[in-house]
Amino acid sequence: MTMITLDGVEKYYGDYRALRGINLTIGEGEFFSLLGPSGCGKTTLLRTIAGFEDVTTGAVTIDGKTMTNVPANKRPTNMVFQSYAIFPHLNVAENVAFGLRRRRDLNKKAKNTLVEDALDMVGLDGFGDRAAHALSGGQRQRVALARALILKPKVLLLDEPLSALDKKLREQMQSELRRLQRQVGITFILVTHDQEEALIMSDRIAVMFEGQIAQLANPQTLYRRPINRKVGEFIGVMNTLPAQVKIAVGARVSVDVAGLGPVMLTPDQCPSGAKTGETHVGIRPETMAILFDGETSDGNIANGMIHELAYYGDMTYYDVKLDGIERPVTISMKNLVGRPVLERGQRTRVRWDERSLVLFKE
Ligand SMILES: Nc1ncnc2c1ncn2[C@@H]1O[C@H](COP(=O)(O)OP(=O)(O)OP(=O)(O)O)[C@@H](O)[C@H]1O
Repeated sequence: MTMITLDGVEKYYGDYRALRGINLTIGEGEFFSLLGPSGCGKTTLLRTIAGFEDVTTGAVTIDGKTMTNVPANKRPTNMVFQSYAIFPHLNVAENVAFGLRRRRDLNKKAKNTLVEDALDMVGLDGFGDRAAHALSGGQRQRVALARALILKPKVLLLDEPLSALDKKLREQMQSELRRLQRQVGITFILVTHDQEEALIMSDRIAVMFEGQIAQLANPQTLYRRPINRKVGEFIGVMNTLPAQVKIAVGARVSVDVAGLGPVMLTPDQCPSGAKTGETHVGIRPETMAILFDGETSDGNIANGMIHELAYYGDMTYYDVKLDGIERPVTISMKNLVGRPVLERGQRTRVRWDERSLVLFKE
């Protein structure tokens, strides 16, 4: 079931075209993320769904109803902001009850029950009497969530809700938000510039650049089969190698990859198609491996030299200069028991798998 449709949405601020022909459908109960660098238009897109911005042309439909001329407070959406926007002079329960201020049909007892249920849902049961200013950042964001959810919106809009939290707390809140979304079963739309956060939490992700959606896909497709170099390099670490497409006839795509050699690619490894000529392929750091002393492999092997390394405790990231190419590739290795950490300048063998390559258009 479709919950939201955006049809040819354009947004101008004066002469500046912030949204450029956005077409999009988001399903009922979907956890959907808008991901992109600063200034790409993701907040603007969220605000047009919320009704805080008018679209210049195009249409927004929510739950089957067109939203043209429907003000924000009449839409079946609610928004949680980056800044917690809770009232420091009210206690937790009063803050959450604020979400019910327009519900004149409810008596005090009914409201109290709803507040208790909402606090329970976000893991703050028993916190009702606590002064809001005496809460941690994570707890404040839970209060903001409870206040937004108490109205039972059809869609919850989240504008970088976790970006003010420190790393550990952010990771904890990411899994809690996901759990909460499954529990309430409504559509969540998250704006984030943090690609890892989007991958962890979302059913689908729209990657935006310059007011347009570059790719819309589930996390695995986005990571493994990015549509172009820009998307590939924005999501995680992507090595790009110069390549030459020799043959591109139907499902037969034969490519010569610098530093690796000739490969045959399948159509799903060419998400934007294939034509003969100069181009690039992408390969992720974890799909290659350093072969340590004595290790053998019946797969593909390339030779190279350790150019640089970064030791992370659990992992080591090696920059390896493969013979025949100038730019090093990054290879990530788990620091397993008994496995040495190599040094700069050491010669090494690298195992790689052609199934992990993705062909770019340029
Ligand atoms: N009210 C406004 N008036 C004029 N220009 C605006 C306005 N709001 C946003 N913009 C511009 O529109 C573009 C998109 O802004 P938007 O806030 O949607 O980006 P964003 O992807 O959410 O970025 P960030 O992650 O930094 O919040 C930016 O270039 C911004 O400067």
